[in-house]
Amino acid sequence: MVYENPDGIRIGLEVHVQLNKLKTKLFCGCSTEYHDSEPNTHVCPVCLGLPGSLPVLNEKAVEFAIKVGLALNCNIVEQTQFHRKNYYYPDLPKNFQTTQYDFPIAANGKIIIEGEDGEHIVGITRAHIEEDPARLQHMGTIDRSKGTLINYNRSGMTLIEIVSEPDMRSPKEARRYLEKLRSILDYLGVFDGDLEGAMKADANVSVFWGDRVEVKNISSFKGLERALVYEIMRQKNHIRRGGEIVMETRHFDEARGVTISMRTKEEEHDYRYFPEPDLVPLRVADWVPDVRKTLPELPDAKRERFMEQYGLGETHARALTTEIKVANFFEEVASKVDPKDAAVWVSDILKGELNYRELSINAFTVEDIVAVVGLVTGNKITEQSGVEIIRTVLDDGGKPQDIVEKKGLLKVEDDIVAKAVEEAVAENPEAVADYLGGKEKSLNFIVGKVMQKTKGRADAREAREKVLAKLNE
Ligand SMILES: Nc1ncnc2c1ncn2[C@@H]1O[C@H](COP(=O)(O)OP(=O)(O)OP(=O)(O)O)[C@@H](O)[C@H]1O
Ligand SMILES: [Mg+2]
Ligand SMILES: [Mg+2]
Repeated sequence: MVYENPDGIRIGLEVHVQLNKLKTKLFCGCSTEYHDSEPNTHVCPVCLGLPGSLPVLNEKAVEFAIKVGLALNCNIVEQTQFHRKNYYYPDLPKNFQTTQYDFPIAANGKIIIEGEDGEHIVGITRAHIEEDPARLQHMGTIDRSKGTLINYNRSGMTLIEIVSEPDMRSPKEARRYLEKLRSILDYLGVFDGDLEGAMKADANVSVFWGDRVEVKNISSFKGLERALVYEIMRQKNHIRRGGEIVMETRHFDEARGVTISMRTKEEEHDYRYFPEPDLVPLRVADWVPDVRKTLPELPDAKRERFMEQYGLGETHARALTTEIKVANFFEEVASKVDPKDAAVWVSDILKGELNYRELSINAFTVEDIVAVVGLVTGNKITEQSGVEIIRTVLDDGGKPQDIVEKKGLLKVEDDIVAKAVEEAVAENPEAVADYLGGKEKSLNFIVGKVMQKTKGRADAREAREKVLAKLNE
C-alpha cells in the first residue's frame, strides 16, 4: 500500500524540549527545580537578563544536546556558536534570546515512525540549543486578557528546538512523530516529560503543496492532532472559497478546538540575528566519541530485540518499548515468568488498568505482577480473578496472596465444578431440551447457572466445556 496524499498535505514540527534533568540553567547556576516553587524565586541577574550580567555556558547542557542529536541520527557540528535573536517582549527582558543560528549543534537526522503506509522516515532538519523565556500567565484568554503576570523561574532553562522536515502527511503521522520523539528523549534520560512545559510543539502545515501556516500553543499529543485536523479543514475550505493561504502564525484554542490568527509570520531578517559576543565559539567535535558511548539502546533497537529474544509480536514489542520504565519493568517480569505471559499481563492488562487510572508503571511492583501471573498460569485462580487482584492492589492496596484469601478467589476444585454442572443440567431440563433442539443460547444459560453455583470461582471457559461434555454424553 502506498499512501497517495491526495490533498498535498505537508506538516513540519518545531518541538521545544526542556532539558529539565539538568541541575542548573543554561547560562547561570540557578536550580532547575522550580516546578513546585513560588513564582520568581529561582532567578538571578543572568536569567533575568539584567544589564551587565554575563552568561556562563552549562557544559552538561551541551553534552545532553549532543546526546539528543546523536540519538536522532544527526551529524554533530564541528564548532558551534550562539547567536542573539532580537525581539521585544516581556518574557525576555534583555530583548534577545540566546539561541543558535547557522551552526546548530546537530543537523540532518531522521526518525522512523509508523506512517500511513508502514515505516515512514521523517527528516530532522536541525536541533539547536536555546534558552527558555519566562512564563506569561494571561488573565483570561490570550486574545482578550485584562493583564498578564510573568514568572521568570523558567527563564534561562535549557531548551533544544528540534526542527523536522515537512515530511508528515497527516495529523496522525504528526502525532506518531511527536510520540516517537518523546519516547527517544525518555530513553536518553535528559528530560522528564511529565513536568509542565517539558515538551512544546509548533506545527507548520500546508495543503495542496502550498505555503505553510504555523500553529502555536499545542500542549498535548491529542491537542496536536486536533489542531491539525481543524487547520487542514480550514485551509481547504478557505481555498475552496477562492481564498489564498498566506504565511501566518495562528494560536490553537484548546477549549474551542479552533485556531485563531495572531499575526503574519515574522521573517528571519526581522530578528536581526547576530553572533553572541559574550560567548566564544565552542569546538565540540572532540566531545562526540565520548558522548556516543553514553547512548543507551534506543526504542527501535529494543523493540527488535524484544521480538527476537522473547518471541513477542510487533504490537506487544512496540507497546512495551515506548517508555523505558515499562521496558525495564517488563524485562524483570520476563526473567521470572514465561515472557509471553509477561507480555500479555504487563502490556494488555496492567498497562490498561494503569492508563485508566492515569498512573505510571511505578504504581505497581514486579513482585506483585509476577505473583498474579504465577497464580493464573498455575491454574490457582481464573484470569478474571487475576485482573480483579490488579484492580484491588491499585485501588485499595494489599498483596495478591492476601487478596486471594480475603476474596476467596482460589479456583474451586474440579469435582465441585463437576457437581455444579451435574446439578445445573438436572435442574434445567427445559434449557437442556432447547439446546439439544438447536437453541445455542440456552447453553449460556446453563453455564450461567454453573457460575452461580460456584459463586463465579469456576473458570467460565472450563465450565462451558464441562457443560458441553455433559450434554453430549
Ligand atoms: N510548506 C510547508 N508546509 C508545512 N511545513 C513546512 C513547509 N515549509 C516548511 N515547513 C516547516 O516549517 C518549519 C520551519 O521551522 P523553522 O524553525 O526553520 O523556522 P520558523 O518557523 O520560521 O522560525 P521560528 O523558530 O522563529 O518559529 C519546519 O518544521 C519545516 O519543516
Ligand atoms: Mg523554529
Ligand atoms: Mg516556527
